[in-house]
Amino acid sequence: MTDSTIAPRPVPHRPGKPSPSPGGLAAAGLTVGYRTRSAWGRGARHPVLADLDLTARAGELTVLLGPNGTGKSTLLRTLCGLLPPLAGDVRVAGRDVAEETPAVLARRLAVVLTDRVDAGLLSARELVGLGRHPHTGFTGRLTAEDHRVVQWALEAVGAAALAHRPAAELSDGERQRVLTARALAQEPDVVLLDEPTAFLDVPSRVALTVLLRDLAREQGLTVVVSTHDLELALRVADAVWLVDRTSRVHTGAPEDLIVSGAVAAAFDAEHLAFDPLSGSFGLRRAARATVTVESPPHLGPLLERALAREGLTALPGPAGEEPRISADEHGDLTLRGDGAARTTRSFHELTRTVRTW
Ligand SMILES: Nc1ncnc2c1ncn2[C@@H]1O[C@H](COP(=O)(O)OP(=O)(O)OP(=O)(O)O)[C@@H](O)[C@H]1O
Repeated sequence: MTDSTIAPRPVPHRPGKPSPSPGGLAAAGLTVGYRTRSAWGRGARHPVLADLDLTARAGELTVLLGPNGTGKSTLLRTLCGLLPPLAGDVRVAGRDVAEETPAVLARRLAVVLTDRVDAGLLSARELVGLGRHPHTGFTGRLTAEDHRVVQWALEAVGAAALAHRPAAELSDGERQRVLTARALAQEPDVVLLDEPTAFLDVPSRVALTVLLRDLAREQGLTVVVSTHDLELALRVADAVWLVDRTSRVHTGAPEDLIVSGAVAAAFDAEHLAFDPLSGSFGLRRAARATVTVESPPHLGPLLERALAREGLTALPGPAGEEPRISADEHGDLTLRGDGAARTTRSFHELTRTVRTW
């Protein structure tokens, strides 16, 4: 993926609501985790992440990254008030989340979790309309203005065509989009989303992540998203909270965490290595030999990748040096070595030949 593929696109104009109050979301001295039930009292504390001081700024997309089981969902649930903190507090625009009534909190903060939603017989539009409840009167009836906001939210996430579909029949990715629209329809100052791109195809992942960043920038929203889409997050996010395997949380711009080595330390594994220069992950595999390559520029990286899979390091080298693989403009790939030559017509044929050469 290159940065040219993730340039901003215009967010549909949002009717009505003035810019949200500034201030973002801040956690101070926050310890998140669980309590075991006890017949005698509140039970023992089981901290997952301790003593966190975190800020997500208004107008920025903050991405929460970390390996499985490091506490991302636990942190998000605590930030939105669903799970009580074991210590410390969470503030939205300077006000303690724990002290807000649910009705007031729902106007400030929207959340999309990974839990399955029982949509009953609602259409996608009606499901998004539920996001307007903090703004409707006690009858819950939607005004023309509410309908406009619902339509805006559906369009913003590219789900307008799904509006009349029964929500229960949507695919995982379609439902994820509609639930994101419901959160936007709430017109909050802060939006927290737990793995919103988990079920989406690649173009939709990019589109939703860029949309969230653009909404943050253009509408002054505070957006915090957890994801396993590392490379995309590192390209698009304004700020990163990175939970490492020792439960330390590193914060900064993606480049700050790449330079400090925190990204590599958190995710490098037996078969995976982070390349700070390209900002992407590659397979780690011990090279068993080197091979000289000669190719047009557009085929060079692909040739290198295909050979790396076979345990070969591709190096440019002087003419005549063997073993050698030459790619030509037509995509023919010729192997030379041990006095023999063989031309293959696809990467698949090349890699199969290399394996038995
Ligand atoms: N209800 C619960 N009660 C007790 N412990 C829990 C509960 N839910 C999660 N945990 C534990 O808290 C830790 C963090 O889990 P959490 O789901 O927050 O991680 P995560 O980073 O979101 O993981 P993943 O990337 O796999 O979604 C894990 O050890 C998990 O087993």
